[in-house]
Amino acid sequence: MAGLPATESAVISVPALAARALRRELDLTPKPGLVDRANNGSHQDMDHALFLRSIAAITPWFSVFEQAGREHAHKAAGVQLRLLRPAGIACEQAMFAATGGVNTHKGGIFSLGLLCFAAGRLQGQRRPLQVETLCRQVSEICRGLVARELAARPQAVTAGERQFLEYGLTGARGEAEQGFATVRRAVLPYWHQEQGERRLQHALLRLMAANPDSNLVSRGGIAGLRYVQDYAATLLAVGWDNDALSEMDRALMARRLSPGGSADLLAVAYVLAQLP
Ligand SMILES: CC(C)(COP(=O)(O)OP(=O)(O)OC[C@H]1O[C@@H](n2cnc3c(N)ncnc32)[C@H](O[C@H]2O[C@H](COP(=O)(O)OP(=O)(O)OP(=O)(O)O)[C@@H](O)[C@H]2O)[C@@H]1O)[C@@H](O)C(=O)NCCC(=O)NCCS
Ligand SMILES: Nc1ncnc2[nH]cnc12
Repeated sequence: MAGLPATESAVISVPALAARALRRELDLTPKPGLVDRANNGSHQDMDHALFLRSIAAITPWFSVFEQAGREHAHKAAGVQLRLLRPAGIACEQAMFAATGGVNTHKGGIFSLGLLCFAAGRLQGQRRPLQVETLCRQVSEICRGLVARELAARPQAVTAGERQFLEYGLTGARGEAEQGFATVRRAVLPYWHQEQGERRLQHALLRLMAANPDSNLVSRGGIAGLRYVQDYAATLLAVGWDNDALSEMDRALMARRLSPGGSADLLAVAYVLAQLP
């Protein structure tokens, strides 16, 4: 912080920011197609209380990921994901235990977990914590991930794997391997255009307009993805308010469309926006 001696400057905790980001994303209302304080969006198996339990189960793991990044900071970037994955899978299991097997934050764990791990790696290397250095770190840790896990896999198991085979979409893996390029290009430059809740709603609209969200494709095909992208782009062009967002919420619920991937990237954007 400006003016404070280095020893007293606020130490930014990415794990704390990640936990706060999940809660801010959940509570943002109205939020088209997604669980919020008003309704469950396009979900039959999720509600606000379930997401709170999921966040409580996941939060302790963010510090574990950061600590792992510090511990392995001097090993090559290419081995980091193998070192991180067991903890990531254990965190997913904690989420499933808390939600009775419902997938609330699998993508959020992956994306925010990588940010926490990368922050620990920067600490271990005594390098500054900045948007640029952190996202480059994530990209280096995930280098080759799409080729190894999507292009090299003949049969598909998950939504993300199916969509790569069908449409070449790379989902959460591709976004991480590109150092959260969608967030850095489509959201962060516009972060301060709005204030308060509108800031996060604006960011979510920009993400829905730009992000090839694998959730939308798995629920509504490419047509479903295009519908949401075009709808969000139109609101950004003509202007929007809470009534317009509530109308979009009804439209997505009627089509069972849920931009869960964009919800995760909104949490990523919130974390990155707090960094220099
Ligand atoms: C690498 C993994 C993410 C592999 O998972 P998968 O093969 O499934 O990959 P994706 O489909 O690409 O992504 C999985 C989740 O990531 C979110 N997501 C989707 N698109 C994007 C995108 N373009 N950028 C970033 N993130 C994206 C999304 O997660 C959210 O939605 C889920 C809730 O929605 P819902 O529709 O309800 O989901 P389902 O229950 O599946 O459908 P229904 O049955 O309800 O219809 C929720 O997960 C949100 O977070 C995608 O779902 C990763 O899983 C992996 O390998 N994990 C192992 C652990 C690990 O490696 N950790 C390392 C760091 S700790
Ligand atoms: N608020 C939300 N509703 C539905 N899916 C989500 N994935 C992440 N956040 C979500």
